[in-house]
Amino acid sequence: MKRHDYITWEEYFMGIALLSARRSKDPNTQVGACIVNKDNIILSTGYNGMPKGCSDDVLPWERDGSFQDTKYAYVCHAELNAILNSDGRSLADSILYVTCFPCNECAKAIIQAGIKKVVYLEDKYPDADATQVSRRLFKMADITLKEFLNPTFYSDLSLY
Ligand SMILES: O=c1[nH]c(=O)n([C@H]2C[C@H](O)[C@@H](COP(=O)(O)O)O2)cc1CO
Ligand SMILES: [Zn+2]
Repeated sequence: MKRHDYITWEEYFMGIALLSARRSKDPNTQVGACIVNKDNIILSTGYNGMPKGCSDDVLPWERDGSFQDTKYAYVCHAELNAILNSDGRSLADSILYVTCFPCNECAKAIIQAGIKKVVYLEDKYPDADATQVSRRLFKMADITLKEFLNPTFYSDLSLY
């Protein structure tokens, strides 16, 4: 008889997003993303990091200071990296699994890539302007938003 305690597709893909986040060098927030098509085939993964060829030993990881001296000026977000890492595959009608609620810049890229559903784990900055704008854009673009509700499942993969 087959086993019944296998993980669901959602647990599997969010698990891959969490594992991807473990690659991040960001000392404060590690974000991972996994893009999947309607047939449950993984199209791409990503995590937040400095652009290719731009040393993450040289660029700053600070949160505070003048813009040029903070990570915000340089870091590529996990969602954008996952979109750009898809190597020409169509992301139309795909699902994005991401460990953190997307910012407005990623929301624009998600919409333009044709992603139709976003499953997120943590809404870390719910009151931030970027989050409010994202929610507005996702609603207008008819993108389904779903909070992943069983993070304790990943106690051994936890980022927090
Ligand atoms: O959706 C996201 N995706 C993503 O990759 N990030 C990255 C950018 C930064 O490296 C880090 C956020 O850093 P902090 O929480 O210290 O402000 O997470 C941040 C967000 C949301 O803000
Ligand atoms: Zn973003």
